[in-house]
Amino acid sequence: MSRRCNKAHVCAACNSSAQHPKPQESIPGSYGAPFIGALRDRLDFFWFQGEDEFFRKRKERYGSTIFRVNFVPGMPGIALLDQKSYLVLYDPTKVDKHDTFVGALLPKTDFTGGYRVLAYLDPLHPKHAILKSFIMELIKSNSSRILPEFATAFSETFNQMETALSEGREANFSSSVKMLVLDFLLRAIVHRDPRAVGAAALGDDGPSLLESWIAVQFAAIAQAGLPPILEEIFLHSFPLPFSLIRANYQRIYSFFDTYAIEALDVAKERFDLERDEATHNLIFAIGVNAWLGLIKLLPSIIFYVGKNNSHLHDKLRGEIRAAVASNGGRLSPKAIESMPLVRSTVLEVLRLASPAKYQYARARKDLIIESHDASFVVKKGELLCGCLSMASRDPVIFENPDSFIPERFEGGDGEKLLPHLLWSNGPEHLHTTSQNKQCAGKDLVILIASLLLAHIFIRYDTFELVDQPSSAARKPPQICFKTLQIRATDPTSDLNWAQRISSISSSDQT
Ligand code: HEM
Ligand SMILES: CCCCC[C@@H](/C=C/C=C\CCCCCCCC(=O)O)OO
Repeated sequence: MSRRCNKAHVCAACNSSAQHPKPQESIPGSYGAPFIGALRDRLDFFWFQGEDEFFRKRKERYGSTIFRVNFVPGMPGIALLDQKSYLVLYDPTKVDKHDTFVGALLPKTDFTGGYRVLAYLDPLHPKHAILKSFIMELIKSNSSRILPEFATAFSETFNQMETALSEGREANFSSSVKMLVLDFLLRAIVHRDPRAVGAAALGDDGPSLLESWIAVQFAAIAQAGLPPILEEIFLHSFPLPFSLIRANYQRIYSFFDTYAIEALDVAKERFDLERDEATHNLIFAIGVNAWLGLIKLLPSIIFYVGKNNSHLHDKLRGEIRAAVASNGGRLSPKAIESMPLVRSTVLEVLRLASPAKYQYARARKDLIIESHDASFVVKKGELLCGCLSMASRDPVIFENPDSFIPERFEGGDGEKLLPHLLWSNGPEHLHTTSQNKQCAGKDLVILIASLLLAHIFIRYDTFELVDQPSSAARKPPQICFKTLQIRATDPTSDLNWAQRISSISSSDQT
């Protein structure tokens, strides 16, 4: 339930039609002295304060959710931390998305075959609609493969997790998810298993090839977990050359060029895209847009559900197994649609832990932007920088904004909050089109995250996670399973799971 504002202004959140406040003289905050200011902010962001404190401290200091600050690696921008001002980023008449995928950072097109790929194009660019429609078509035309290919990749991964636990080894989902997601995406969309024997096979190297290509391409904003001085000098100070990973990218390229036959035929026949440009766009869409987002989201799903175990596990297990049982014992699309708590849990994790934490755009003309209690003039060309984790915790919109409430998006009150869920670069209740910049995989992401939870609670009664060591503050947290409790008995199935497991182990003795 969004709480009513009590300030005199026009507010998208509470729809009051009071008078717009007069624009204030200037936006608070500053960029500091040339070079020094940007270096200071970068060191605060990466080392002295960390991302969250970096923005919270400045919000308090300026008494405003809109202020000027240098964004990493060193670009002066206007931070937007509230749900009202954030919406300007989605208005193509007000903002220009050209080359703002990662703010003012613009990796050389060497990393993408000499092309500026879809994610960097403004919707007014002649190629945007064609390339977006191509990716959306690939997702749609492969919809029948999503459930079976995810089921296969899931069971391969969790067989490994169970084996690791039985042998007393670490069951690290944060690392095994990288192969799970890549296997799933390549089998479902490229129609080729990366490990299938062939001249251009990736074998087990897919995740590391992608990681090296991404880390060098986005080094300026990456947090590799190196000692601060090394990270600052070698990663954040100057762009790393494509030549460092040319060979790796060539292997990725030849895999797609050799095996993505149907996908590239669609590019040519349906969208008249030249093969080379289609291939580089397909690699970026699968490798950065899809894979990088999902390998961050899926461990977050496990983390939030895992740390809130028993009661939530019982409710999820009950909902999932009832939905499967009432759909002939199959995890069908219809079964997925009758799991409201699963969907709400996924949306709540996307609110609290969206993998894409910043959305950028430039003012297309002089603008007035408004927060819940102030308005400011922005000059044409200025960089607007949405801080999604702050806007997703806007206390004007969300009750207990910092709390994980899996039921938050359930029922009528939950539906009312969908316009305020912004993880996909657009409000959740709107749809991706070839004319906007909303995520092409928006619906696919929610389906995949829902499938992860469904398969977990079909196969297991519950699970526990290894506690996070506080020391690893700077590196991304490693989500590891402590226990995976295999489903004990299943009165509805013709086979008692415990009997099945004991029969397998007794046959081992013979
Ligand atoms: C959890 C995973 C994901 C998250 C958090 C995510 C989020 C986003 C965001 C925030 C944008 C806009 C970036 C910008 O322009 O500022 C975006 C764009 C895009 N996403 Fe995703 N995404 C995810 C998964 C996927 C998947 C599975 C696909 C499927 C191929 C996909 C395809 C795309 C494409 C093609 C674009 C560019 C759209 C355009 O430029 O109009 N994403 N995504
Ligand atoms: C990082 C989450 C990726 C989500 C994919 C999504 C949109 C992404 C928008 C901007 C992120 C650009 C990539 C940053 C890489 C950071 C390097 C690292 O930290 O290793 O496109 O769908």
